[in-house]
Amino acid sequence: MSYQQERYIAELAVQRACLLTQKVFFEKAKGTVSKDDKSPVTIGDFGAQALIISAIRKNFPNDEIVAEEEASSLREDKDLSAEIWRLVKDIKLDDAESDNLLGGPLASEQSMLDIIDNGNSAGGPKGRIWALDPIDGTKGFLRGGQYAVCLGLMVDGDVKVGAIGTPNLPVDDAATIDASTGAQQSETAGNGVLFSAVQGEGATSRPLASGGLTTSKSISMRPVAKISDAVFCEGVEAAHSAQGDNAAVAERLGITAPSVRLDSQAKYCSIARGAGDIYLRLPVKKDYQEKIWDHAAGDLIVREAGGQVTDIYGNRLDFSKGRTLATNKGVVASPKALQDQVIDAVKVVLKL
Ligand SMILES: Nc1ncnc2c1ncn2[C@@H]1O[C@H](COP(=O)(O)O)[C@@H](OP(=O)(O)O)[C@H]1O
Ligand SMILES: [Mg+2]
Repeated sequence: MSYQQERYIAELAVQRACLLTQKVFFEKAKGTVSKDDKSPVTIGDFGAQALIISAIRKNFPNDEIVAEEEASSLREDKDLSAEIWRLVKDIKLDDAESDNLLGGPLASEQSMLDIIDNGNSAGGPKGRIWALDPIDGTKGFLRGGQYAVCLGLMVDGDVKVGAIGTPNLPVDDAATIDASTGAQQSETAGNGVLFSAVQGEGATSRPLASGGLTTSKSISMRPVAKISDAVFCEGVEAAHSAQGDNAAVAERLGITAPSVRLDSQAKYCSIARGAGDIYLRLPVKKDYQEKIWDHAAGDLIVREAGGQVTDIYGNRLDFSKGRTLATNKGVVASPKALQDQVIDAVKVVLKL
């Protein structure tokens, strides 16, 4: 079965949610609140989750959803809830036909809260389950750097569809990303990309601002002749991946170029289109279980672009274990032909 309809809806739902996050950023985060104020993230996260779940409910009413947020704290904070509803109720895609496909606006503030709680599935190995991260890379979002709205569909534990909106990545697939200028603003012309993939049917990108699948271009990882020429990506947050170990792996592979640091699943998207080659996420805490919404869409997009995605032991990520990747540790992604070499280096560095 082909999942083009699911991809189409996922793209539009992500696109609409990105509009909300951008509005929140420009109203709330940019210059007007202190770095310690987490409210832009809260507002963007809840609002984007409500918008995306309502689109899934309208089109695929029987599917389950594993999403990062739940609304109990919001039900107790009436001001915050009203603030989110003010933004959510007015967000529309420019194209009315596409907006109708998503089911139009939510009926009320109460239905928004109820819809947010539809993301409470336990996940697991059976059935159709969506994995949603409404704002991945919350730290990047606050900094005006990279963040991503991420949605994947798993069927019987296997990721079939992935869509990721990255409002602050350059549209141009050939654009190289300069680690030192990670903070690209979405108001700059030329930023905002929507990546997607269907299992067995390849990965694509299109400008986030455009509508429909007709403008999508196929993307693929860059061929790397010599592994020492590869560029590796890692997270900005030292608490989320062990940057010292990442660097030691790169050194073992003969890589001398500095890492490109990006928040969020923008890392998966970047290597999938050849802006970087290897993504290393070596664990900081031994007992941390990665969340499925942090990886489902990116895992498929990279594999459909010609890459391989595994944990530090070389095992594929297993999305059938519930809300977390309970049987995996860390993440290593690279072009298929290089993966064994990279895993060998990881095993030496981590003494596995
Ligand atoms: N100790 C840890 N190890 C790995 N990932 C962690 C972590 N603590 C939090 N995270 C996850 O790392 C994600 C961000 O990844 P990155 O650092 O690559 O941008 C966060 O997503 P959110 O930003 O959606 O909360 C969060 O789920
Ligand atoms: Mg996340």
